[in-house]
Amino acid sequence: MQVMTYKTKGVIEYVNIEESDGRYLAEPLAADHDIPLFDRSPYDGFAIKASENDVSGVNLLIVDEIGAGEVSPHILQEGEAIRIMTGAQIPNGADCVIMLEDVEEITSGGYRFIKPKINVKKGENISFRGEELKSGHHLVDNGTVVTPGVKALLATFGYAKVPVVRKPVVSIIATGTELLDIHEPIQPGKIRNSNGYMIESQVIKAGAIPYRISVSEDRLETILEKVEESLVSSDILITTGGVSVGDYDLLPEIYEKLGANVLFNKIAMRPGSVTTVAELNGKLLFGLSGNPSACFVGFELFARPILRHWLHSDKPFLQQRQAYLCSSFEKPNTFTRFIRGRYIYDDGKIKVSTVGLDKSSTVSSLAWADCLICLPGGDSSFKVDELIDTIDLNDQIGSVHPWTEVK
Ligand SMILES: Nc1nc2c(c(=O)[nH]1)N[C@H]1C(S)=C(S)[C@@H](COP(=O)(O)OP(=O)(O)OC[C@H]3O[C@@H](n4cnc5c(N)ncnc54)[C@H](O)[C@@H]3O)O[C@H]1N2
Ligand code: MOO
Ligand SMILES: [Mg+2]
Repeated sequence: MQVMTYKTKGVIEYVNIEESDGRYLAEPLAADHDIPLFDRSPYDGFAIKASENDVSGVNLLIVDEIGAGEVSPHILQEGEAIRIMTGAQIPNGADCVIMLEDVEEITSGGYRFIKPKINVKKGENISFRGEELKSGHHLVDNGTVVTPGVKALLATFGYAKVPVVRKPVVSIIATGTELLDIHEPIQPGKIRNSNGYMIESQVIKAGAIPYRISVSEDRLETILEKVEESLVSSDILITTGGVSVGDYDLLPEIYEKLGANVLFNKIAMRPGSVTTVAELNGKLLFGLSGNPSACFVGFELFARPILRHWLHSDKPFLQQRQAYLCSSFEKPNTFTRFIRGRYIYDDGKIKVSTVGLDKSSTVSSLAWADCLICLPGGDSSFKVDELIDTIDLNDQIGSVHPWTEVK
């Protein structure tokens, strides 16, 4: 994919573990010690030495007692027992644990004994050193997002400071004289700027930082000024609107004035046929459509993979999965279509149905969609129950395959 030629990887920074949630690891993690670190008891009970003969019914003298975190100095001999709690280190000499429920406790002659009700074998009821992980074991790759489970590993291996990727800062400029600020009342011929907030949300979901949503009227000098300022203060620039062929579509002229290298300004897909991507001094400028659905699709297909690569993901693309169509599409279109859809899990089958009005200008379908139904351009029609490719919009695992590889 042409845009991916300009991908860059973000640099490392260290954050306190408390602030690491949702961040992307800049280094792979490996175990620097065994887990468990010592043989320990998985139960509350008694550590004993297994005998050739049955221990069941034999009195064993209680010589010590230890809770988790304590270590017994005693070297346990046959005929003895040490009361032990879950998580405590198995005492020297002991080779198995019998659960509290499986013994009778007896006091006799001022001494305390246990009388096992069952037999236990050597090694029984012990969590052995390294049984879960050996020192040096690879845990997770760089580019892995810090989830509660990953955070538990970070804590286990003492990462008070976590090496994460510095998030890319993304400037967002919404262009359009018709755009109202969110606080403004509706006025004739005007609309509220929904794309700015939508892109902000997409940027956050992708793991990046939205720098600022600014709005500009369709005036060359105003947009140019904002674009130039954004190029200084951010890593990536996303604009919405003004990329088509109308009198007030000024982005093409802006790229020219900046001397930017336009990678493409048209793509055979719908929505989003006007999606434009340019590059200036290694920074990418995404010129997304003003039409909400087209803007959304342009971001997911082109901007998101760049952000994910920055965050060290080796699977920067959204995963595709096949699903059975719930409705037919008779009209062929020369462009590849990305229809907003929703998965339905039905009797072990993944089906997909369309949501909302299938137009570039729709905004409501975006709130209801959890996938994009991919209908390749060409002559073929698509029938109900046909297996087709979809792009999962909520995927966090990622894929190595861009949508262009959709069959
Ligand atoms: N003669 C032609 N006209 C158009 C073509 C074409 O090929 N020839 N392409 C059409 C296609 S396809 C699309 S998509 C749009 C793309 O338009 P722009 O990217 O230039 O965007 P605008 O003209 O600025 O706005 C389009 C539409 O979107 C609304 N909009 C704009 N910004 C926002 C925002 N921040 N939040 C919500 N909605 C926004 C705007 O009011 C317009 O209705 O061009 C077609 N025309
Ligand atoms: O550029 Mo568009 O194809 O209607 O979204
Ligand atoms: Mg336009």
